[in-house]
Amino acid sequence: MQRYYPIMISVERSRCVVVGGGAVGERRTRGLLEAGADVLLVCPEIVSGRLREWKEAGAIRHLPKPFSPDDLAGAALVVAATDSDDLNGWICDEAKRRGIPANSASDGARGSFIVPAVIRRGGLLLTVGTSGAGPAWSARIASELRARYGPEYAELTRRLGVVRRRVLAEVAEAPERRRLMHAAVSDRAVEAWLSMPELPEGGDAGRAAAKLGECRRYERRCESERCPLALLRDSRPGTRRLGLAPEYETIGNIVNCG
Ligand SMILES: C[C@@]1(CC(=O)O)c2cc3[nH]c(cc4nc(cc5[nH]c(cc(n2)[C@H]1CCC(=O)O)[C@@](C)(CC(=O)O)[C@@H]5CCC(=O)O)C(CC(=O)O)=C4CCC(=O)O)c(CCC(=O)O)c3CC(=O)O
Ligand SMILES: NC(=O)C1=CN([C@@H]2O[C@H](COP(=O)(O)OP(=O)(O)OC[C@H]3O[C@@H](n4cnc5c(N)ncnc54)[C@H](O)[C@@H]3O)[C@@H](O)[C@H]2O)C=CC1
Repeated sequence: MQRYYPIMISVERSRCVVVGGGAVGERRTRGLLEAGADVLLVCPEIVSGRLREWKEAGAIRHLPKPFSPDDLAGAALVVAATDSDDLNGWICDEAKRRGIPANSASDGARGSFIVPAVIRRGGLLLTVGTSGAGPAWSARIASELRARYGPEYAELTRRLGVVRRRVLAEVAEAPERRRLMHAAVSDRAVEAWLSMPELPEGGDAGRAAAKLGECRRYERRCESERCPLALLRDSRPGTRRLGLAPEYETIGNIVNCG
């Protein structure tokens, strides 16, 4: 069995060529659109109704003709999803010769990458692959993950990103940041992030000036809405610092808020 190395590739605003307009071409196009790609569909006939809708809505562009290697100009990535195994293989060879990553829907090993089953929850991406052994097995395991990690994980992931940006900006020592971020994903903290109202974004630009105000906001939130991020009293009189509230984990010396 082929061995693979998983990566998450950015295709935002990049030209991605999908060859073949059937059910598989539709699935690949959907995934690419979700990642912000500029999709060029190449096929004499669009079979999928959804692909026709996307074309009519201007979400994708379509070249209504058989594939030719010229279609790869400027492509960041290509998917070969025609109903001909040989043609898909040739498309992959032509792409690889030009240094363009290629996927064959009919023979994974002919391309340079295969496509996993994906659960997208905002920034959280869960992906499942079997190295080609059994895509239906990937799909089944993905459906179990879909039930376990519901839509709320999108917002939760965004909030943890906000917390992490603040911690990166405001906590000087790496071991302390690491400890804090592990505490911030404990069961209890996760439950609290989910049940909280909006978490304010902390900016590092102008942070020094805004720090006092932001910290005051947190203090209010912590008291009334049980945000795990808390202002902790410092041993020095009149000083406070940002950390996780004691019931989550007390972390000292994180930031002085004056
Ligand atoms: C190698 C790979 C290459 C690639 O496409 O990148 C590949 C190849 C092939 N698939 C085939 C068939 C099916 N593929 C699916 C479904 C999915 N296939 C996907 C990926 C991959 N498929 C790559 C391996 C990834 C891995 O290891 O998991 C998923 C995960 C992602 C996606 O496509 O978006 C998506 C599930 C997404 C979801 O539901 O969440 C189903 C299920 C169904 O249709 O109900 C069937 C029918 C059942 C069956 O055959 O198992 C055939 C035979 C075609 C024929 O019979 O002619 C080939 C060719 C071959 O294996 O030779
Ligand atoms: N990877 C996967 O998950 C799966 C892969 N497959 C494989 O994917 C292939 C495609 O499946 P479907 O989407 O159902 O196919 P389909 O038969 O619905 O569509 C084929 C498309 O290829 C286009 N096409 C044919 N010759 C072309 C050419 N010379 N240039 C450009 N486009 C051309 C057709 O116009 C059509 O739009 C299947 O043959 C099968 O081998 C099938 C199921 C799942």
